[in-house]
Amino acid sequence: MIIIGSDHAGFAMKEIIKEYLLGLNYQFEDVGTFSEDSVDYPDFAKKAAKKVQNSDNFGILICGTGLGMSISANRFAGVRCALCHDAYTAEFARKHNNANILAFGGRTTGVEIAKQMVYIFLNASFEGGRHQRRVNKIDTEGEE
Ligand SMILES: O=C(CO)[C@H](O)[C@H](O)[C@H](O)COP(=O)(O)O
Repeated sequence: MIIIGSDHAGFAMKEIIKEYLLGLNYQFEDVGTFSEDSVDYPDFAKKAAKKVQNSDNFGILICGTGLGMSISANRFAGVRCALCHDAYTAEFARKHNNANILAFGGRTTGVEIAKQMVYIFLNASFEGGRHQRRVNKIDTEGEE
């Protein structure tokens, strides 16, 4: 399952990406927001992060720049939220970082680039190996 969320600044892009996902036959859950009325991005990052942590779900979070969403989502244990800007960063967010949430900016990203990032993020696979060791270090940060 894909969990998708945005604030008001990412709302229009979220609706476009939902249509794109439907066209690819992906199932998703929209955790809001549901209009362009001003809201606070941490509220929606939190809703999505809770549904991604400790699950096989992937997330897509969109605010104006993607910054607020990525900062907020990464506060949740087990969430690896990658702020991406192009197909390359989206690909390596999966291959090397095993990211489980893609964040990007609705105000900073063109529609075609956004669709490319979503497609690549959902289809690239974590390579494991030396990257697993590094991801383990991220996920145990603060536990030593
Ligand atoms: O967190 C952000 C900026 O780093 C997001 O882009 C927000 O969407 C943005 O701050 C919202 O700004 P607004 O002026 O309240 O529309």
